[in-house]
Formats: sequence, structure tokens, C-alpha cells
Amino acid sequence: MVFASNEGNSEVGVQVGERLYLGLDFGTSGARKRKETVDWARSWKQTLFLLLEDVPFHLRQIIASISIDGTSATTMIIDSTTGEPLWRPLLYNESCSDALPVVKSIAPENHTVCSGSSTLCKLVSWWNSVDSNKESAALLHQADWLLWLLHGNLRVTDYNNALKVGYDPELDSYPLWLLSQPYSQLLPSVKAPGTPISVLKEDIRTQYGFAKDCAVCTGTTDSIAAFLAARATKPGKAVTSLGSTLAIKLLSTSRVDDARYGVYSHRLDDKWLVGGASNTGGAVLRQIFTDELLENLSEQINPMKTSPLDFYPLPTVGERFPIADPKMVPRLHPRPESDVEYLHGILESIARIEAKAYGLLKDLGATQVEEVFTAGGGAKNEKWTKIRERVLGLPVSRAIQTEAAYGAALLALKGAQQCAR
Ligand SMILES: Nc1ncnc2c1ncn2[C@@H]1O[C@H](COP(=O)(O)OP(=O)(O)O)[C@@H](O)[C@H]1O
Ligand SMILES: O=C(CO)[C@H](O)[C@H](O)COP(=O)(O)O
Repeated sequence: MVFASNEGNSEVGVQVGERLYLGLDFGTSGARKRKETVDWARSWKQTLFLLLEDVPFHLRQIIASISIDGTSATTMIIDSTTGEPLWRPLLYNESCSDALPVVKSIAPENHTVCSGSSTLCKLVSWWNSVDSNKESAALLHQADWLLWLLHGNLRVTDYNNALKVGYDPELDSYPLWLLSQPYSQLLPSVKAPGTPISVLKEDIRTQYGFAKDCAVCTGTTDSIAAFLAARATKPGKAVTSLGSTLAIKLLSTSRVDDARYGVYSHRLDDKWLVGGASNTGGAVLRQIFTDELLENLSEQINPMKTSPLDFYPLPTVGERFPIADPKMVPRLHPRPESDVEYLHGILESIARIEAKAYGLLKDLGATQVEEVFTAGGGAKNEKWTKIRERVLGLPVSRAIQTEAAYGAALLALKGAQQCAR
């Protein structure tokens, strides 16, 4: 949870008349409860209200707007009247490859939806597996559903979250091949990220003491929120989010989409955020080392030395980008005796995947990457930054704001500015 202020910083020392803008990150570990929690929807809802309670009471009255980011392609099938889930949420990295042949038969070749983990595959998989509730169902993404709990208007999303269900952000509409399907009635209406939808619901506002005019605005995906937080505005600037996964976003003047490699382009105003998300990243590190050990071992690494170890670190079977292969097997052997060498090999192997990813974006026609900012938990690892700089052959630095929640707060600010017009 992060506040942005109209004074341009994220400190919460408040001046008279100042307003604050609240961003909540429901990224992979941002606002998740424990791993063993099975009822995701209940857990997210509880966490949302715990976060509202965590906002210091004296600040609640001056919060002008709220926005939320969530994991991309985390799909909820809900009752269109009550908003209650009709099915368990299908998480961002789940693959519904049973629906892939059908989706491939209706979508253009190599379209972003042609991946088992796309929102559209999840929708089609659900549609084909149930007999009841089809008429009353609606589709929302994780961030949309949480925002609905705050503003009460069902069936609204943003064009970033809608990308993987097939929304075309260039045409600003769902394509005809999608609208002609029987399940198109489930699709939410689409707004730009940071669009004010409504004021905070009366009961929540009075219970928690928020202001009467507190606006709830559309959100975005977690890695776009991390990009926004880094405030990179020129084509050629990129953000690598080293969280549980490794997500890459490069600001480009040209749009590139190719499901064969898990590459897609999100719209960012009049430009494109080209990239993809690999399943490598911090989750696999956490399977092997504690965060404390990671820090200690990293200190002993000489980042100027090339590691001869060639791994493909994945937490489980399956990769999305730069190789889209749901059957890819993790490669983390041979494990050397020295844990420092082992970690060095893993960090360097992840850096090689990152380098391959940026190389691929260039080959597919995106603007050439010039500089990489890092967000997420891995951003604090200076040795890793040095390794990545050597392997990528590019300047790499930690973003000034590494929290995706800050990007969501910037969207809340954008929404509040629209309200003020
Ligand atoms: N010193 C470190 N070096 C590299 N990675 C780290 C370090 N400390 C934590 N991490 C990784 O950061 C990840 C958490 O980052 P975060 O941005 O919170 O992830 P998420 O995508 O889940 O929101 C963990 O998976 C952990 O392995
Ligand atoms: O891997 C993820 C989980 O942290 C990201 O949510 C995700 O897949 C990246 O998607 P997008 O590029 O659509 O934001």
C-alpha cells in the first residue's frame, strides 16, 4: 500500500489542504495471504479491508482517490448481479490448455490469447465445463473485482487487464471474432487505467471514515503498475520486475505481439509497453534460499566473474516467455558444493533469460532498449544488478520507486485529476 501526494512524493507528512492518492498492490506476493490459503477470493477481500484499516485514521479524510493493481490474467467468473464468485479464481500462471484448440480456431494467428494461461483460455475452459449459471455469469479480473467491492459498479475493467481476454487497445474495442462468441456477454466494459468509476461506497466510507468525494478508479496489472512507479517515459527505457516472476516491459513506439514467444504489447497512452512474463524469478530463489541467506550469499559473489553454470531456474514445470513452453522442465543441476557458486549460477542464468528476452523484443521490431530500471524484491540485490549489467550490456539501476503500489497510486492521482476537471 502506497500513497502518492500532489506534492509529488510518497511521504505521508501532510500539509494543510493536501490530498493523498492511495494505491494497493495485489501482485503475486503484494497483498496475498499465506500460500496454503485456498479460498483466494475471500482472502483477497479480507486483505483489502485490512489494508483500509491500516490507513492511519487522520489520513483517511484526505484520500482523494484509490486504485488497485492485480496479477494479469487472474480471472474471476462471478454472478453478474451479486458479484459473488461462481467458480474459484483462475490464477495468472494457471494453464487451461484444454481450451487452446478452440481459442486458436477463433483468434488471429499467434494472438496474445493463444496461450493456455490467457484470460480467454480460462473463460472458454470454464464455459465448456459448466452447464448452469451461464446466463447470470460475468467475467472480471482480480483488480476489477476488488475495485468493485469499493465502488459497487459491476462489469468494469481497464484496457491493460483486458488485453489477455482479447481486447484490442489499438481499436479500443473487443474484436468481432470475440464479440461473435456466445460467452462475449460475460465481457466487462473497458476504460483507460485510472478512470474514476464512482465514489467509494457509502457504507465503506462511513464505516472507515473516508471522504465523501473519495473516487475509486480503474486499475492495471501488477507489472504495469511497477513500470508506472519507475516513471520511465521515453521509448527505449525498460523496467524488469524481479518479483516472484521476471516481467519485462519496454516502452516502444511500435507494437509487437507474438504468442509463439509469449510477447505482447500493452497500451500506455499513445505508446506501447512491449514485453512478457517469465516464470523464472524470485519464487524459485525462495524455494532454495531464505531472503536472509540470499543476502548473505550474494555479498560473497564476484559479479565481474562469469559463472560457468547454465541453469533454467523455474519454480515448477512450464515457461511463458521468452520461450512459451508449458512443458519446459526446470534445470537447476548440477548443484556445486559451494552455495555462493550455486546462487551465482542461478542469478546469472536468470540474467541470461532476461538478456534473451530483450534480444527477442529487438528482433521482433520493438524500439531498441537503452536502459533498464529494476523493480520488485530482486531490485535491492546490487550484486545481481552488476551481473545483469554485464550480461545485458546495458545500464541497469534500481528504480527510484520499486513498489507496484506506487504505480497504482499514480493511477489514482490521474483519476482524481479527471474528477477535478
Ligand atoms: N536479496 C535478494 N536478492 C534477490 N531476490 C530477492 C532478495 N530478497 C528477496 N528477493 C526475492 O524477491 C521476491 C519478492 O519480491 P516481490 O516484488 O515482493 O514479489 P511479488 O512479485 O511476489 O510481488 C521473492 O520471491 C524473493 O526471492
Ligand atoms: O507474472 C506475473 C505475476 O506477477 C504478471 O502478472 C504477469 O503475468 C505479467 O503480465 P502483464 O504483462 O500483463 O502485466
